[in-house]
Amino acid sequence: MTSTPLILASGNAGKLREFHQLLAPLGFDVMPQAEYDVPDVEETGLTFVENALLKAREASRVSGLPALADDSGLEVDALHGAPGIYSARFAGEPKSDARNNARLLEALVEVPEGQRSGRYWCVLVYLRHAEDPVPLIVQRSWEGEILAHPRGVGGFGYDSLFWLPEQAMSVAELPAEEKNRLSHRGRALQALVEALGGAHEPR
Ligand SMILES: O=c1nc[nH]c2c1ncn2[C@H]1C[C@H](O)[C@@H](COP(=O)(O)OP(=O)(O)OP(=O)(O)O)O1
Ligand SMILES: [Mg+2]
Repeated sequence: MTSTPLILASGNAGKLREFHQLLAPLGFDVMPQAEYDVPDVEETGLTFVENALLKAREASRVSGLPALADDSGLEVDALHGAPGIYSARFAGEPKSDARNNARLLEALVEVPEGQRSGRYWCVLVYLRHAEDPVPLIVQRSWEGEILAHPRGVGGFGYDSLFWLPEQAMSVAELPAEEKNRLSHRGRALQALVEALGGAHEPR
């Protein structure tokens, strides 16, 4: 069986690792957009969906291949939904997980345990080609609480501050396979692959 190559429209090493772990066993021939010199697009949308569409469209346009983009972020209730679509740039440019985490802790310093609920969102967009008028779109969330101090060294982004009450661990303490099974991204991708059903041929 020859699988259609698929461009992953992301420059985030943590996401790319998770996509690879999830898609390689399913026989997808996945390539990071850097292999096609796809530039990072400006994420000018006001929603995860819009930003994911911008990223997928650019990657597909430059590579001439089907593309999958992920726009994701953290929504914190005590911060009225911030950092949301601005999660990657929460502490300004250049993007830095360490500075984003420091800014999050700072913003929540007065917020007591029990009022630190939030969730990760992941929106996936799959385009068969750059002008695909029927993008396949899936969104999933993952509930948790924001810790007052980091725990664990796995994952990426805000994972060392994201507490899972049911697992009694931070995401950064969770084994990678467990994160992929439970996460916003892992579950969105499972749904997307089901929706694809192998029938999405490029045209
Ligand atoms: O599982 C996750 N574990 C921890 N943090 C996460 C996760 N999922 C998203 N996040 C955070 C990281 C980043 O601060 C933002 C995504 O921003 P987002 O624009 O989608 O990604 P990005 O700019 O890092 O790479 P790219 O746009 O090239 O895919 O949300
Ligand atoms: Mg981004």
